[in-house]
Amino acid sequence: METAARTAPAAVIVAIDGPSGTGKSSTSKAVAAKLGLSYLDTGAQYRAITWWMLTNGIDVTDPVAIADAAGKPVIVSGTDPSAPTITVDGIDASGPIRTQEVTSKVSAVSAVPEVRTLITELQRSIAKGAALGIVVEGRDIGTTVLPDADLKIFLTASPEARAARRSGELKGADVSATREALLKRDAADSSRKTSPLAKADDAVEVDTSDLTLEQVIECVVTLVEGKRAAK
Ligand SMILES: Nc1ncnc2c1ncn2[C@@H]1O[C@H](COP(=O)(O)OP(=O)(O)OP(=O)(O)O)[C@@H](O)[C@H]1O
Ligand SMILES: Nc1ccn([C@H]2C[C@H](O)[C@@H](COP(=O)(O)O)O2)c(=O)n1
Repeated sequence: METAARTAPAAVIVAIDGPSGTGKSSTSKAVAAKLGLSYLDTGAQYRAITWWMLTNGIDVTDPVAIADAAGKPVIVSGTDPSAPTITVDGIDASGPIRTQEVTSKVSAVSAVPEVRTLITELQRSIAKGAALGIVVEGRDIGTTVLPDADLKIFLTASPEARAARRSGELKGADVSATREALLKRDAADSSRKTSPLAKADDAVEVDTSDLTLEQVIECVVTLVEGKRAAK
């Protein structure tokens, strides 16, 4: 008796962009895990190069010094959504990249064109190597890094919702100070000349302000499954 040949689902590339605290990481990781896809946190890569600059005495207020040093660190991202990793020159950087110092400097470092060129190349090569597909989250994935992605999502949420989420994470940090810090980083990321934070024309916008994380995940899973079925 003949059995029907099982074909693996076609690889699907998903770009998830949006401002800070809109739920990109939580959503992307969960969607990738549910659908058996790889996962890439591109913000972690910009944080990693920023951390390397800070620990190696590079003046992060000087774009020329940043550009000169940009090619030196070796950044490696692990793309398992259940245990994403990031190393710099072989050192686990997952903790240090989340410090307040890195958070306050990452917009300046990531605005330097030479940094963006190198990190964008790295991101494209990781996406190309993902056999079953990948969920890539960041600020310019749909517009610049992967303009041919199968699905582009742009997550938004009110500054109040985002600040409340982040303050909860930071164990009771002042909500209004957190809100101001988020808005400052968004303004810097949106106004830089090279590849700013922006919604791609063909992205689906999802306002997560009044949705639970589970609702956002379900919404994106449904959209990805629709794209997969159509391939
Ligand atoms: N829809 C939601 N409802 C409530 N909380 C949420 C929702 N989505 C995400 N969160 C929570 O908000 C916080 C920020 O989420 P997350 O880190 O995924 O955002 P992000 O967009 O990746 O932020 P950043 O760009 O700064 O890394 C997390 O604590 C997460 O659990
Ligand atoms: N594709 C990307 C991803 C991130 N950045 C920069 C701008 C962010 O403020 C910073 C940290 O990102 P987060 O960890 O908060 O997601 O990295 C970027 O320029 N492009």
